[in-house]
Amino acid sequence: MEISGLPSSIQLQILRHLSGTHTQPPQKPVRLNPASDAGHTASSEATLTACQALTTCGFAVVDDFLAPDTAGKILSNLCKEWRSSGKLRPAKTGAGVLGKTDLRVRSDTVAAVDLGEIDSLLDRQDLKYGVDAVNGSIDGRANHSNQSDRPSSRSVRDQLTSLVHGVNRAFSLTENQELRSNGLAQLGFYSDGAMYVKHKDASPLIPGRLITAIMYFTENWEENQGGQLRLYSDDGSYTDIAPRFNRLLLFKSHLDHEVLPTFCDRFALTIWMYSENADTAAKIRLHSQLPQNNVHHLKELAIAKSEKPWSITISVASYRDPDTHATINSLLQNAKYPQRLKIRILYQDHQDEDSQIHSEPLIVNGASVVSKTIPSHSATGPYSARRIIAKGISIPPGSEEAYYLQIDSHMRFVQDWDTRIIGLLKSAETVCSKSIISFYPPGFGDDNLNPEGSFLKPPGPHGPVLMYCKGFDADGMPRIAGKLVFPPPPVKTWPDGVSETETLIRQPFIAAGLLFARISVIQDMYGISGESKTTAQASENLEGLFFGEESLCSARLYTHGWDIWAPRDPEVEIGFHRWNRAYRHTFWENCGAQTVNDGGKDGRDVGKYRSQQLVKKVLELDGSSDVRALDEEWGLGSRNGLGRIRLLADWKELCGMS
Ligand SMILES: O=C(O)CCC(=O)C(=O)O
Ligand SMILES: [Fe+2]
Repeated sequence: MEISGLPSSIQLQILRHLSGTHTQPPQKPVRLNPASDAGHTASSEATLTACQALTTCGFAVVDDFLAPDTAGKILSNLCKEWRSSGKLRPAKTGAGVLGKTDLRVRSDTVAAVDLGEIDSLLDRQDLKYGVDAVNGSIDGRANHSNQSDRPSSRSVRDQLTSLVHGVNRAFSLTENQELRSNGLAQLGFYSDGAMYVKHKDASPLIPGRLITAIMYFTENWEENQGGQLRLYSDDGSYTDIAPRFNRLLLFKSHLDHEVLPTFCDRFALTIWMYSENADTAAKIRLHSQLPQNNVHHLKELAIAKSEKPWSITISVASYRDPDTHATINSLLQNAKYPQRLKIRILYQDHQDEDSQIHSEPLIVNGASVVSKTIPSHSATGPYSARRIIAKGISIPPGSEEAYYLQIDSHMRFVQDWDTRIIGLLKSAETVCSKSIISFYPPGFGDDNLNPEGSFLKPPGPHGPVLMYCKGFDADGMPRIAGKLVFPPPPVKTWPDGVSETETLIRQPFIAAGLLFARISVIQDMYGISGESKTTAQASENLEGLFFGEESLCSARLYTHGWDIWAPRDPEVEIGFHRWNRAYRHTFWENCGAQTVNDGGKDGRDVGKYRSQQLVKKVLELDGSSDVRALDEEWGLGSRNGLGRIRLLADWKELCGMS
C-alpha cells in the first residue's frame, strides 16, 4: 500500500515515526536581542551567538533581526500585498505530488517566494501600504523623514546567506558537508483560528532538511492572540515561542513543533537549510560543541539581553530563622531565570546566639541579593519587617515588567516557579488589571526534608485553600483561617460583581507569606509612595502586629481596587511552607503575652496595643473612645491607608466581617 493513500493524519504519524530518534534533547530557550540600538540590523556577532546556541540548545531566538525599515517593508510590500492580491494558497501536507490540503492538519495559506525577489520588492515605493505608514505603525513612532540618519539596511538575501554561513561555522561543517538554502522562502499566513498540528519539517520525504529558520512579521502581537510556535523536546516538554514582529527563530528541523490556533494576522517567512550529506545530519543532531559550563554562560548572556527582561523583587523577612538560606537557595535554584531575581533580606538576628545560623552559602546564580541586619531584640513583627524592606525598594519608572514577591523565610519552591507565577498573574490580569496572586501554600514538615537538607515535596492534593475570617481573638484582632476545598468548587461571581475563571479562584484575603503582583502593589499595601499622603501617614510600622496584618493589608488593597487570586487547580504548585514553628524563635519572645490589651506594661506592649487599635480603627471594628485620641496622636488622615476605589463595607461583606 502506498503511504499517500492513507489519511493524512496517519501519514503524518508514520512520517513522524520514520523520521528517527533524537540523540540530543534541546535545552532551555536562548533569546538574544542583538540590536541595542533599535535602528540597527541584528549584529553579526549576535547572530553568530545564536548559531552557537542552536548547536547546543536545539533552537535560538534573535529579536530585531532585520533593520526596522526592512522588516516593515517585508510586511507591507510582501506579506500584506501578496495576501490581498490572492497569491497565498491553502497549504498542503506532504511533499511534491503527494501533497494535499487537509484543514484538520494545517489551515494556513502559503506561497513560495524567491529570495532574490524579496529585495526587489522592498525597493518598490508605489504600493498601497507605503513605507511611511509602516514606519508609523510598526514601531509606534513617528516616521523619520530623514532616512539618511538611519543605518543602511542590508539586502535580505545577503543577510540570510550569512545566516546560513553562521550555522555552517557553528556546526563546524566542512566544505562538502555545508548546508545550503534552495533560494526559496515560504511565506505563511495564519488568522481566524488557523493552526498546524504537531509535525517535523524533516521527514523521510525531505530528509535533507536540517535547519528551519523563521522570521515573524506579526504586528503588535499579544499573548491572547495565540499563534505561538510550540517546540517540543524529546521528553515531551515544550517551549512556546511568540511570533513577534522581526523575530528570527532557528531550530533543528527534526524537532516536533506545531503552530497554536492563531487569532491575529500572523505572517512568517521560512527558509530551510539542506544538506544531502549523511555526516551533516549526524553532526547536527549530535552536536554539542560547548562544554556544559559554557552553555550555561551562553544562556545567561543571551537571556540577559532578552527583549523585555522582567524582574522579580523578593522580600524575605527573617526572624532568627535557620531555614532562611535553604529557602532562598530553593528560590534561586528552581527559578527559570535566576538572574532576573532581586532578593532583599531583612535578617533580625541575635548578635551572639545566631552567628552560625546562616552558614549555608547562598547559590546566587546571577541574582542580585541585598541584605540588612537588625538586632532581634528590636524586631517588632513581620508587618514592620516587610514594610522596612518595602521602603527600601525603588520602583523603576516604566515598571510594568517589574514584579514583587513576598515570602516567608521557611519555604521551598517548585521548578520554574517564576514563570509559573507570572503566568498565573497574567491570566488573572485578563479579569482585573490590578491582580494579586496570593494563597496559603501547602505545608511541609521535617518528614519532607532529607537528612542532608534536600526537599521532597509532600503529596497532593494541596488546594485550593480558601481563606476566611473565623472570628476575633481576645485582642479583638480578626483571625484568618484556611480551608482546603477539594475538589475545587464551581466558578462563581462574587456579590461585588467580580467573576472567577476556570483557572483562578478569588480570595478575600492576602496570605502575607506568599504574595505576587506588579511591584506597584507595595505602594498600596504599605503606603510607601508619595502618591497618597494619607496612606503614607497611616502606614507606621505597626510594631508588634502579627494577627491583623493580613486583614489590614487586604482591606487597603481591596479599597485600592486590587483583587486577590489563587490557582483553582490543585495540581498548580508554586511553593511549600513550613508551618511548624518549633525549630525556630519567633518575635513574640520580645513582646510579652499575646493578649495584652490594656496598654501593656513596657514600651513594646504599648506599641502593640496601639497597632491593634489602629487596625481596629482602619477596619472600623471598634467604636471605642480611644479612636479619636489615636487619630490625633498618630496624625492620621481620614482614610487610614484605605483607597477610594471600592468601599471598605463591601470588603467586609465579602469576608464575612460585617
Ligand atoms: O509559521 C511557523 O511558525 C511554523 C510553520 C511550520 O511549522 C511549517 O510551515 O512547517
Ligand atoms: Fe514546520
